[in-house]
Amino acid sequence: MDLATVNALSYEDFVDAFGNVVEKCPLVAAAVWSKRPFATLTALEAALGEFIDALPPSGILRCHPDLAGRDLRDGTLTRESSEEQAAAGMDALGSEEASRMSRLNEEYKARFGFPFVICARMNDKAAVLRQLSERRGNVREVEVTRGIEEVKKICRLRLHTLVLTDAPKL
Ligand SMILES: NC(=O)N[C@H]1NC(=O)NC1=O
Repeated sequence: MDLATVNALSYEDFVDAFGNVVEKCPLVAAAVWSKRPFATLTALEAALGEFIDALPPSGILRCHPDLAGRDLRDGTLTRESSEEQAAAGMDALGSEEASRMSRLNEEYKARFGFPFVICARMNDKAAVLRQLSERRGNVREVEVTRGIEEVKKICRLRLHTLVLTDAPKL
């Protein structure tokens, strides 16, 4: 849809359309609806980013499913997450990769109290495993910040699949 259509959406339709731009946090879309009209897609993105920053970061991070975790195995991922995880090859790990992933994910969660979050569409499985291994050594404050940066990347890519960009047609 284009931006004019976005700006004309009712509250319910807006939350239906954008309720999962931040994984399982429809509150973000709900809060941002009252900020319309958005002059540009960048303005919508900025409003979402501002509200993300106003929420407790560990709460947002905890809404994310593990990469290659139980939800993937049980088929209970959201559509968006399922597509993203498949794009990074998380649905096609070899058995050694899968057990390494699972061990590192558990270690990360035990250390920080929230899951490891990374924008899967911008990484392949080797990069995901490398980042997970590296980032688990960070201090919590750094990981909270990194995780939220990744949430914003995921949000941006989800948004761009829903809304046509502002770029003028040549
Ligand atoms: N844990 C985690 O990073 N989850 C996610 N990343 C992503 O791109 N989609 C997700 O659901």
